[in-house]
Amino acid sequence: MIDLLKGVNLYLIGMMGVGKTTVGKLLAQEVGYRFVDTDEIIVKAVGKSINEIFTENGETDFRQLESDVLGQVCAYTKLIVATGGGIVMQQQNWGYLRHGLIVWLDVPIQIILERLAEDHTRPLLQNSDPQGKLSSLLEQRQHKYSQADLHITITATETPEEIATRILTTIPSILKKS
Ligand SMILES: Nc1ncnc2c1ncn2[C@@H]1O[C@H](COP(=O)(O)OP(=O)(O)OP(=O)(O)O)[C@@H](O)[C@H]1O
Ligand SMILES: O=C(O)C1=C[C@@H](O)[C@@H](O)[C@H](O)C1
Ligand SMILES: [Mg+2]
Repeated sequence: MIDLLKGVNLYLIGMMGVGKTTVGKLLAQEVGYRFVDTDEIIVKAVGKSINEIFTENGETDFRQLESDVLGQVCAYTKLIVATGGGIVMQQQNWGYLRHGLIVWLDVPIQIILERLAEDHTRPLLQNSDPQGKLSSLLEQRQHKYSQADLHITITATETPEEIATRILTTIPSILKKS
């Protein structure tokens, strides 16, 4: 696999809670790449949590930081990159993502809600109607996510390990197409 990829980065995109960070770490181990997470880089660089950045700096600032980080990350090779769920909304970011292979992790909203029910680290879901918020975000983003090179539809029972394996077994077919 590592020979086939020739150092090309993998970018994981998809809604919050689909498992980009979790699956990304496993992929990095399997492929022998480094793992980076744009959310984690921003948190370290700013010295605040994502919630604090949204509350104190605002989402617009966060989106600018996200683009800056992605622009820097894509200069490197041999990376598995977990991105933030909203990274697809800025056209400029697609120029960076297209440096590598883009994998969309697609999980039904009901499963995301169950996974994140006790998790308060996603600022966009800290309101009285997280289901409505997720639905409207997905509606705005779906056509962007669908521009990924690879679409992985995930079921309720599929483990992160199984998802990582499925991604790695599917990659050769998309590399042949390009
Ligand atoms: N396949 C899976 N099965 C069950 N739980 C999972 C699976 N993948 C991820 N999770 C759990 O779902 C939660 C969210 O996963 P994760 O943080 O990897 O999502 P993310 O896509 O990186 O979200 P964000 O965009 O907010 O960073 C975590 O608690 C993780 O352990
Ligand atoms: O879907 C989103 O807009 C977000 C997802 C997370 O990865 C973080 O980037 C942040 O919570 C915003
Ligand atoms: Mg993440």
